[in-house]
Amino acid sequence: MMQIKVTAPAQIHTTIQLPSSKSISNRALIINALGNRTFQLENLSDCDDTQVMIHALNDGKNTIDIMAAGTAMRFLTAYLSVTPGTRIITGTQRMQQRPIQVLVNALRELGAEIEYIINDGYPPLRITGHKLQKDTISLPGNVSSQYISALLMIAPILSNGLTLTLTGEIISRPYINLTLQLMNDFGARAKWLNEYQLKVEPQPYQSIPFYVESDWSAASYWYQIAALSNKAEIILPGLFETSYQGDSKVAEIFQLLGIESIYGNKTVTLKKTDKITERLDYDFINQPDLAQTFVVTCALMNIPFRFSGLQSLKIKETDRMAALIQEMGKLGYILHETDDRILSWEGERCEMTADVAIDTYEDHRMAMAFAPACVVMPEIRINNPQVVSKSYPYYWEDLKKAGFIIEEV
Ligand SMILES: O=C(O)C1=C[C@@H](OP(=O)(O)O)[C@@H](O)[C@H](O)C1
Ligand SMILES: C=C(OP(=O)(O)O)C(=O)O
Repeated sequence: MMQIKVTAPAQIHTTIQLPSSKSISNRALIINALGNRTFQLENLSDCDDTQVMIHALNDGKNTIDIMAAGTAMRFLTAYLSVTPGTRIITGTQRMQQRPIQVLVNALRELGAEIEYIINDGYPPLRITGHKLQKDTISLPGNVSSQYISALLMIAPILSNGLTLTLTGEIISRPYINLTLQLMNDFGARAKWLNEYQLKVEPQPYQSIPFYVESDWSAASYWYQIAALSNKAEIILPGLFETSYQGDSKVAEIFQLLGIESIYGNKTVTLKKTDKITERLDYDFINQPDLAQTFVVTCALMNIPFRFSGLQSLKIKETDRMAALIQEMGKLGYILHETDDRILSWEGERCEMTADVAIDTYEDHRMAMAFAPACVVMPEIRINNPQVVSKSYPYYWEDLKKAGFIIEEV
């Protein structure tokens, strides 16, 4: 196992070129594959999750391994269901524990031919693609929005389009909106009919030049570094105030933690203010990927919190609720979990583990959210730091650029 020790500089003045959004990259790639494959996609992400998508779509292999990429697994399952040929789609051990039944059931109801190879409800899958006939479907919207995005993206090429009705509390809604936004940009006609129904017309995708913006979820770790530092000014090019990404909300929430976002010509500059909230209560139902960032930041800033809407964290790269409780415990913070969906901290402390090393559970966001802790500690050790490549391959290089010292131990 690899371990690194991370030490922070006294102050931070830096410009960081973030990775491109993997959510946008992976949508643009699927849409391109469903169109005539002539779109010019610029600035695609170089992260693992996008690389596996590019290989899946271009290599023509019968067995596709998407490793740990949830979006690739879900989007390709729908894509392969409408693409001639029989293929197996698989992923890491963890991917084989991340549920896909809601999507498979919906696709089967539309007429798709999909078999479970090992366990019912989970990858790997054997998929034989052909034309789908039905044009209306109802499915739960409270497990993963990626199932809904997957169905929406294939809908323009179905002969009668598709009307989707979502049941239960809809989670990660901004990601559904991101899908609609991209589909419409590429010439499709897709929209909400009301709070819980979506309609897509049978109208093919059109070719447009497309530039992928920087990743707002990745930006969250730089907001975190700025918030924990005594002195910091961080410039992030490639981010816009009006973004397609729901995680751009991070700017607003960090305002409560003393970080102001100043938007300039295709950049945002993070500056420190002294306006800091005494506690933070927030519902992360629409921004699940930001939860780890705020748990670590608030605790280390001594700001009690109650974060709700975290029910999807249990089925992500790891059970993120359990991982957060465990690793924050090592740092001396006692978190409480309620009803599988709330994490709270009211200031309760315990003794810090000697020689603490943070485990990352094959979860990029565990590594990226805990590393900034070294800003307020003498140092922090991170196990298996290479996990960051899932969404942000140059994370450690970027920290070095900002003056952090990273040593292999
Ligand atoms: O559609 C997407 O690009 C994503 C949707 C979210 O997943 P869920 O809908 O499963 O919450 C998010 O956590 C993931 O990182 C990316
Ligand atoms: C949950 C994530 O990704 P995915 O579900 O696409 O694997 C993530 O990047 O935090």
